Amino acid sequence: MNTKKIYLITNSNPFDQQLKILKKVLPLGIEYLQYRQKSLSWEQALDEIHQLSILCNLFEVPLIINDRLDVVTITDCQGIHLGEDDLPVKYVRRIARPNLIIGATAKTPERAQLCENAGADYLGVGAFYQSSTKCNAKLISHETLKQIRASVKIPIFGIGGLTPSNITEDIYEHVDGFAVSDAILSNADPVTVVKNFKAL
Ligand SMILES: Cc1ncc(COP(=O)(O)OP(=O)(O)O)c(N)n1
Ligand SMILES: Cc1ncsc1CCOP(=O)(O)O
Ligand SMILES: [Mg+2]
Repeated sequence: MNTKKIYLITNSNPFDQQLKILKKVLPLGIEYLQYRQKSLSWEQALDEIHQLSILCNLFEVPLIINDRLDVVTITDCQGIHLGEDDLPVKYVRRIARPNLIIGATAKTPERAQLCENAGADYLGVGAFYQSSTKCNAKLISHETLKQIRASVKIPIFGIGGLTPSNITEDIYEHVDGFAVSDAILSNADPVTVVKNFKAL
């Protein structure tokens, strides 16, 4: 039986289009929803987060904000995702409200261990394939994934251009779930895609 989790990440498609999809797929069992938005005004972003938090609360899906601790502090969300260029996990854990979910990007075993020791709840590891959502994402090898898996206990979400048909045995074996944006949010039949991920 497949026990892999699905971590959905918003993209730059029209927000209303994404909302329609989210209403269909969040009830299917999504582990986390991440709001990832690099270019909107504060006003628009806060409005979108407000809409997402209502939906996430309804389906009991934790809402994670990418990058921005300031946004986390003023919105109704459950977590933050921090990359290598973002605030260090150690400091965010120290000042964050209790139980805030903290995720971190790791592309090396050293960084994976550092983040785990600093109190990260999960890791995002990739990219495995070219991604249209993050065009400049650096690819990592299966060997690096194996080393990261061996170096930490916290859950690992594989990321980067993942679809139900390109998950290799190596990826499948070494991750706890799949972090996905385009394959679900840009597909005409997102419900089938989620079901296909779950059927792997
Ligand atoms: C689940 C997950 N994993 C990795 C990332 C990438 O984060 P980061 O390296 O900070 O890059 P940006 O997403 O900020 O461009 C992620 N967002 N989520
Ligand atoms: C945020 C991020 N970091 C590495 S790849 C990526 C984007 C993931 O989206 P997609 O599933 O569309 O490749
Ligand atoms: Mg980031």
